[in-house]
Amino acid sequence: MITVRAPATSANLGSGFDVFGAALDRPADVVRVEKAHRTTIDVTGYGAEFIPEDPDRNTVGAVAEALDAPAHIRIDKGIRPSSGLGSSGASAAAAALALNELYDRGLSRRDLVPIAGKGEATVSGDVHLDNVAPALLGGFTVATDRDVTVVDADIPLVACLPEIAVSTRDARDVVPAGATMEQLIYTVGRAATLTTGMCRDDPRLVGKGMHDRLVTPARADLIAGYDGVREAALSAGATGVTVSGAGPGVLAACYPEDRQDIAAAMVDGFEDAGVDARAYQTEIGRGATLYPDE
Ligand SMILES: Nc1ncnc2c1ncn2[C@@H]1O[C@H](COP(=O)(O)OP(=O)(O)O)[C@@H](O)[C@H]1O
Ligand SMILES: N[C@@H](CCOP(=O)(O)O)C(=O)O
Repeated sequence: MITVRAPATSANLGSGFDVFGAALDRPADVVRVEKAHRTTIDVTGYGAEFIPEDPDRNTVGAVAEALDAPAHIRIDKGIRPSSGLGSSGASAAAAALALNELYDRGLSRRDLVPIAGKGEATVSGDVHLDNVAPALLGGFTVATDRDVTVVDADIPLVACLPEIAVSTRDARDVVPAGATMEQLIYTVGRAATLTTGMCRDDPRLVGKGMHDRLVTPARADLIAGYDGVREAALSAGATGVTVSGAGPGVLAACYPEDRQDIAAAMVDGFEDAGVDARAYQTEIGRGATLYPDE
């Protein structure tokens, strides 16, 4: 049996829609695989009741098919589905790494990114690699149509998850179809600022670069209490706040000494809007971990 732990990820980081992603130190999914004649899936853990075990509808099914690697796949969810924390992508990334090892396919982690992306596409409607790339490779990732660049950044983060669900497929429908030149210039400036901050391990620049006037405002409307939570996090010291992935998770960048206060302020902010929430005090972390022959 092969076991893989794949981390939660936060995609977009405001200014990098469908391109930027970051591996979070926690939470994570754990996937175990054993060879079988046909693929079967068992799901347990956080939000398991909302996740199909049919291989055609679970992100790991498409991965097993792409690798021609039928298996009994057990998924222990540490990442709630429809969270904006890359829950569906984490399972797909973990399955890709585990099945590659189980069947000795010899593919690199980079080779596995588009294969895990096929799993993501089954639930979100189209391929976006900004969750599976950091889940496999770790760090801050820039995923383009050509390749993936990785920066092993050291940035403290808070990911706050409210008890509401937003499906990535639905949240992609509210993304504006086009942008003005002014919006384009603004976004490029912020994205470059964020990337510079990641390369310098500078939470101030990362936070500044998380601001976005295009995709995030449309999605914020789907998250009850978002504006209050954002203000509360900034008042508690966050250097930047944005929607995590497609939401409803909210991501804050910060200095380490402010992380605890920001986490409490974000949970209180959701509570003020009548929404229960939990906050993960985390940081940019490593990619999926393989535990062979357990
Ligand atoms: N292995 C899986 N883990 C999580 N969600 C899955 C999985 N397989 C299929 N899904 C479905 O994908 C959807 C959640 O994915 P998505 O909307 O992209 O949110 P998230 O941000 O949590 O990845 C839910 O409808 C869920 O049932
Ligand atoms: N770029 C995608 C990322 C979706 O992330 P998720 O964690 O919500 O699945 C998008 O913004 O649609």
